Amino acid sequence: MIKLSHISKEFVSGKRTVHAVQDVSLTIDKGEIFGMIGFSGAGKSTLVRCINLLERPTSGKVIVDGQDMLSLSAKELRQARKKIGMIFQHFNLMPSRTVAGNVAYPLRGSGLSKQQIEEKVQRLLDLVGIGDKAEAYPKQLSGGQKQRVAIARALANDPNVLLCDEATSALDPQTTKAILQLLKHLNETLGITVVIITHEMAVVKEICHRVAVMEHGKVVESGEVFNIFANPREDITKNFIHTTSNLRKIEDLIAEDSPVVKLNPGELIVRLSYIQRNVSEPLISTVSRKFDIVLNIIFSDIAIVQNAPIGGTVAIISGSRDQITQAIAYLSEKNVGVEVIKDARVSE
Ligand SMILES: Nc1ncnc2c1ncn2[C@@H]1O[C@H](COP(=O)(O)OP(=O)(O)OP(=O)(O)O)[C@@H](O)[C@H]1O
Repeated sequence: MIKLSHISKEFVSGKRTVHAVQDVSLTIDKGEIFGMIGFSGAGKSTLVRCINLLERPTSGKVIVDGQDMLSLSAKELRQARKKIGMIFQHFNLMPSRTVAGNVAYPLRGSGLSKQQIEEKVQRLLDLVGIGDKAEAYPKQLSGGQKQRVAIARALANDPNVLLCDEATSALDPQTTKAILQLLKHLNETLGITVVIITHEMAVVKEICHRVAVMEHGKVVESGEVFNIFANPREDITKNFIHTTSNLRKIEDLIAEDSPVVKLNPGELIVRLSYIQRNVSEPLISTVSRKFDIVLNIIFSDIAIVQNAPIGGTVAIISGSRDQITQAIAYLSEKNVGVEVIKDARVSE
């Protein structure tokens, strides 16, 4: 669907050259939700803008829907861009036009009659959940509603691709969730390919199928979201993942000598992480029964990513030394990551 090959983009300002994107190759499949994550300045926006040639790459090849974008004439490019919708962090609505006027704007010159445009605009507004706002002006809307207008506008020409540049970064967490659910719904019902730029791993976790992690203009890691969460390779990826999980808080609690992590002799604290898709057994209750040990959960953080549980549990284990050893071996066998965080067995 989208194939970027050896894309580089340099910006020259005065004597300085910024290598915003450096030799990036990646393929985004038809109908998937693809995330691009990285810190500010990593080159995400520049790379995504190379897809619709809002930025022309300095070198490389861009294929969208089988078309070599860089070989198109100006007219052909205008046509191709109609099939690539885009939304932005600050919505970019026209303040002097009504909601309906904003959504109708890309349909001028489309050959549709005034009535057909009106009907289409209303259908789009209904689709994004603001069917009653057609006559409102952008300033009368909340951030979430404005982004819905922007999405409706981006869908006006029935695009195959929707590029989302930090589309939820200006929204509160609840509104972010609602907009992400809307994007997911559009992906599922219209089959539209969605590319999401974000600096929040929570966004990736919520709706993306695959993700590419960018740093200094390069893609340093990419893959299925579940696999990236389960086995991140790069430090930057690990850092992004830790921001979405509270399982690291245990180290802070230990450093603070919190009463929650006080152990009796023979006990230990473990962090259990789900690192494979097939963890469906009720493992905690199984091990506690099978090995006659007690697992006292301090906290848990389990999310469903791509229909499989990911995350883990931090727990205090008590029981006989042998049983604990066997229980840990059993969990490892079942592909649960086991890290011993604090161990009071040595004093036995
Ligand atoms: N038009 C431009 N002229 C000069 N430099 C630019 C231009 N656009 C981007 N850059 C530079 O390219 C680099 C990558 O920027 P880009 O906006 O792609 O990063 P990003 O990962 O999307 O960051 P952010 O999330 O802050 O938008 C940065 O160093 C930026 O300053």
